Amino acid sequence: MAGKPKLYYFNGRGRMETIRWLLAAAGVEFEEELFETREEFEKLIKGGTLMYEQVPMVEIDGMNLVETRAILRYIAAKYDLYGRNLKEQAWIDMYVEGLKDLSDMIMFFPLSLPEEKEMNLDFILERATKRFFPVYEKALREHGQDFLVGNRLSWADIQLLEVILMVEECKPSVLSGFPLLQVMLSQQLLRTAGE
Ligand SMILES: N[C@@H](CCC(=O)N[C@@H](CS)C(=O)NCC(=O)O)C(=O)O
Repeated sequence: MAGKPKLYYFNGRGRMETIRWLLAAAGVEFEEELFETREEFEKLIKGGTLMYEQVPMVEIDGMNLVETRAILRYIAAKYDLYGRNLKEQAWIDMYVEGLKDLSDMIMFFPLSLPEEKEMNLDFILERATKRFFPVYEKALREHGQDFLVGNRLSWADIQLLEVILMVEECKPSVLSGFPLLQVMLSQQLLRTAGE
């Protein structure tokens, strides 16, 4: 039996967090090597396994996978979270890439200048509630199903769950105008807790 995937990253959420979520949703146990110092990271670079001298890197199936989106796509496809056909994959891609736009804003928010913090936070919340969340609320309403694509759990649902929780950390009541997203969130959290 193949060993557990091994994740290499700095000790933080950053770009690795979505990978952790996807593996967890797929029910895959993994190990992590978390760098506390730049020296630990540079040791990995010197070892020659990091294609672009950047992390995340995931050791899986005899490969040293780098580039967050490539890693996610591999895991989603391997664990049957990437649709049943090309069209479903295209929908999943559209949802996850939109969610990435939103999560990137949140990821880089802590780097805001102090005088720009409030304005940047307002911008994130405005984009979340006016541009992105309405898309997912509408998809759930039109499908009449619990999942964004193909009436079963996919990478898109997992990414949506993660990003909703990220936005709720900025403003806990952010889902107040999105009843179906609220239901989806509680169902997914119950599902996760039950595993
Ligand atoms: N396109 C890459 C970007 C990876 C990246 O920027 N990684 C940062 C950490 S989040 C890194 O390794 N920085 C160290 C460096 O460039 O020296 C991906 O999505 O994985």
